[in-house]
Amino acid sequence: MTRTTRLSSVRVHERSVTARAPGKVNLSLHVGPREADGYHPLVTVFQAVSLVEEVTATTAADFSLEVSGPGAEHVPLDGSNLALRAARALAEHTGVKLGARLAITKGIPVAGGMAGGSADAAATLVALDALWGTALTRPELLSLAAGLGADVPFCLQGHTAVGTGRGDVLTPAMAQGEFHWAFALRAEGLSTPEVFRRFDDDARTADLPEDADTALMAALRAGDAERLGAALSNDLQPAALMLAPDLAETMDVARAAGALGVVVSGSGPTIAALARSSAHAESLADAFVASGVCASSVCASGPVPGARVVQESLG
Ligand SMILES: C[C@@](CO)(OP(=O)(O)O)[C@H](O)COP(=O)(O)OP(=O)(O)OC[C@H]1O[C@@H](n2ccc(N)nc2=O)[C@H](O)[C@@H]1O
Ligand SMILES: Nc1ncnc2c1ncn2[C@@H]1O[C@H](COP(=O)(O)OP(=O)(O)O)[C@@H](O)[C@H]1O
Repeated sequence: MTRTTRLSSVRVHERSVTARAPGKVNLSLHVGPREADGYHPLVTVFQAVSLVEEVTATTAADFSLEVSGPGAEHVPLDGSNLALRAARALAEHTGVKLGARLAITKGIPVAGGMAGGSADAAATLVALDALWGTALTRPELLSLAAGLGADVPFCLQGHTAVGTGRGDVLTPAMAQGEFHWAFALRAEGLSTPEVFRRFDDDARTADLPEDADTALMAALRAGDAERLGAALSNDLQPAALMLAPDLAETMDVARAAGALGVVVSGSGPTIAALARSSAHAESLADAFVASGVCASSVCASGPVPGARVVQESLG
């Protein structure tokens, strides 16, 4: 889409770049004790799934933002928005003196433990890197991403990866095949810091493992959904269930409908149910809605690639 706008007497050719970035589910999430900086060390296995955010960046003198799609009304439009923070971080890092109009179309549940805001930041970084022609290296982009939030590097990278540190130090994981998921979405989100606080209140001091679970990694390598289902785990799940006790019933619905594994996604409250096939994922999604335990449900598959440009209209 190329539009020409008249600004005073100067004709300015608008150029746009659209990028997409995926949401994630944590296949396993081990959380260590809170550190002095307030963060918790993690050993997690991320899988990127086919629920995506789309960000279109258009040339402009200043920064502005619009958001559409499900849950858009819950997304802040001020400087705290992760897409705007990403844009400003890239401008500062590169010395670019340009702005951009950002339009986000949400496809990932807001405050759902699936990294929707982080995907917006990742998509914004790659869209503006292309629009402004700054051509950052992958390590530079990953380092900027890590400064924006723990989940942002994974949304850039996609596929399946082990995350350590704050979850921002990534090692690609070998995985075969396609996994099918049904997600139960809750009307009200959960705050990630609040879930970590509840985890602290309740934490039994188990040591953080050095590596990701052997059984889970073997299931991924084999493309074995049944074994993967049995290996799903999340240390934040008890805290999320304390803050949102209705989630226990949602998880029971998925188990009764034959899910291979059921887990709270990240800090919740989205419930991720692993299915045997895409048709089974549809029937799990139907079971969630029919039982009335959640606001809505959606199916997705993974792994999928990380943030990438999908359309360029360079006037
Ligand atoms: C829990 C996880 C699991 O992947 O995902 P979500 O459920 O949010 O999607 C992540 O660790 C969330 O990542 P993200 O949401 O990017 O976190 P940030 O913006 O960096 O931090 C938000 C807050 O979460 C807590 N936090 C986050 C990461 C971490 N390793 N330890 C923490 O204690 C801190 O209280 C921090 O202030
Ligand atoms: N672009 C964005 N999209 C969604 N939420 C955002 C965005 N920027 C900042 N936020 C804030 O981040 C919080 C967490 O949102 P989100 O990233 O969707 O969920 P989660 O951290 O649970 O994966 C939201 O409640 C909102 O206040």
